[in-house]
Amino acid sequence: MSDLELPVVRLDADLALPAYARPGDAGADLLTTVDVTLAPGERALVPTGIALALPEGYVGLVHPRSGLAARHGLSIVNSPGTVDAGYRGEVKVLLVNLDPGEPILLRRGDRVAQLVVQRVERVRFVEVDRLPDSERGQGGYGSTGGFGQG
Ligand SMILES: O=c1ccn([C@H]2C[C@H](O)[C@@H](COP(=O)(O)OP(=O)(O)OP(=O)(O)O)O2)c(=O)[nH]1
Ligand SMILES: [Mg+2]
Repeated sequence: MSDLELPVVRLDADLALPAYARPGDAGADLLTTVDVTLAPGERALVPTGIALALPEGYVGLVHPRSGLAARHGLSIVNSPGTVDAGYRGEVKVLLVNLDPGEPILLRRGDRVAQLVVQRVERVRFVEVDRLPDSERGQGGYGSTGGFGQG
């Protein structure tokens, strides 16, 4: 299967394009163009230096990187961030430091997040009086059980 070509403008000529670290990766790493220090609990909207033209019918999802999350508590407030196909502005990442005690220091060029490009369906919302029955019905939010119940 050949990769879909995705037009990208580099807003910061000195930094690399997003790239997949390994064959088969779903996420292409996104870089921060700025140095950032995040105190515990602090968030920052960080520029990545790229703008995209995703084809209609696709979405870009901005996901955290698990290594940085596990080691430092770096996450994304609105995870996963949604980059709409029609968006032509700079892709940004709303980073947050979830570590209770340690600041996180990010340097320009660090890979701070990853972009997953997916096909997405649009729907027509059709109002009805009654929904079709289902086995789950209105059960949710733990209706099937939680911890310690096997
Ligand atoms: O992590 C993100 C999330 C969003 N965006 C950009 C692309 C997206 O198309 C646009 C709007 O995002 P969203 O729809 O999540 O935000 P909103 O608060 O609903 O803003 P709007 O009213 O502009 O849709 O902001 C990013 O660059 N990174
Ligand atoms: Mg929106």
